[in-house]
Amino acid sequence: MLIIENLTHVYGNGVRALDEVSLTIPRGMYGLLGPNGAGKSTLMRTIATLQAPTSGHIRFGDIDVLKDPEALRRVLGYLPQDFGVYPRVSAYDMLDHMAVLKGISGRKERKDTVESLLVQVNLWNVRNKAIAGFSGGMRQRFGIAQALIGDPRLIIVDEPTAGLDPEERNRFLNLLAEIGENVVVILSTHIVEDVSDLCPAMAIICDGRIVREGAPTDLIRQLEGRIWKKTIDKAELEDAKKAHQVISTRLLGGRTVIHILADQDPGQGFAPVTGGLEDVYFSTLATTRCAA
Ligand SMILES: Nc1ncnc2c1ncn2[C@@H]1O[C@H](COP(=O)(O)OP(=O)(O)OP(=O)(O)O)[C@@H](O)[C@H]1O
Repeated sequence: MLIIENLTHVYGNGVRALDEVSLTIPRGMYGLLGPNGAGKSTLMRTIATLQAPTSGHIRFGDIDVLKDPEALRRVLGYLPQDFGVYPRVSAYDMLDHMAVLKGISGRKERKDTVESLLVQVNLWNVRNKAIAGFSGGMRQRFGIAQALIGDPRLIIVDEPTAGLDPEERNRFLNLLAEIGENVVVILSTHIVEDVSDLCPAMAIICDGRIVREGAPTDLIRQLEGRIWKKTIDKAELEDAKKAHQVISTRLLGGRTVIHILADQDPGQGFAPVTGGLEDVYFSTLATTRCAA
């Protein structure tokens, strides 16, 4: 279990990227959902011991993460938002090199580790090709392979599906779900479906604060009877926004479908809808101070 208490991070320029964040993250897949600039990467990098917070505490099992970052690194697998450079070396050689860095010094053990990871992430057939030539999805699967070296007990993946096509996204998420059964996996994302498809527990972060937390099914249930839908012309949108708490708008066949949050039937042609996690997310952003 990962326990985060009152974590605050203020950057040198005065931006308060994390503001008293407290979270208890159990084993399994945990979704951290938030718009751009919410503080997700700052939180992920802080947990991964890549930057020290201004204040707060993080514990993982019996490890005091901020006091003993080395201990955390030994059990951590981290897939950053952006690797930056993609080398011209082969996937096999790169993984082998990273396994050395992770301390797997025995030749036989390393060979077994690297080979089984390449099979697990479905890159065995391209193991001798340069990573520089990989597609986005292949790079992300390589990223997961390197994060899994040494059987980590805490895995952090930062916005892993951005830019993947639907097939690669599915393949990647299925892989994560398989891994996520026995360890703590934190999936940071601004894509609602990534969380609704996979995570039994989640939090929404905005402006550096946790603004909602729980199981997606419970959060959806809390909205029961409060989400209403209507199809309007685009020209009517401004008036609708003035009259109602519009939480989402979507174009459909040239018209605009709006969802609003209302405790009672708003009439005017609105129909009740069964909310989804997207409604939870957008209503949370709309009713807290943060702007998506
Ligand atoms: N090194 C930095 N120096 C100053 N401000 C920073 C730095 N890194 C991030 N920030 C600011 O901190 C806030 C949180 O950024 P962060 O990257 O953690 O958000 P995020 O939720 O990961 O966003 P995105 O989805 O766009 O990656 C933003 O206002 C950002 O501009």
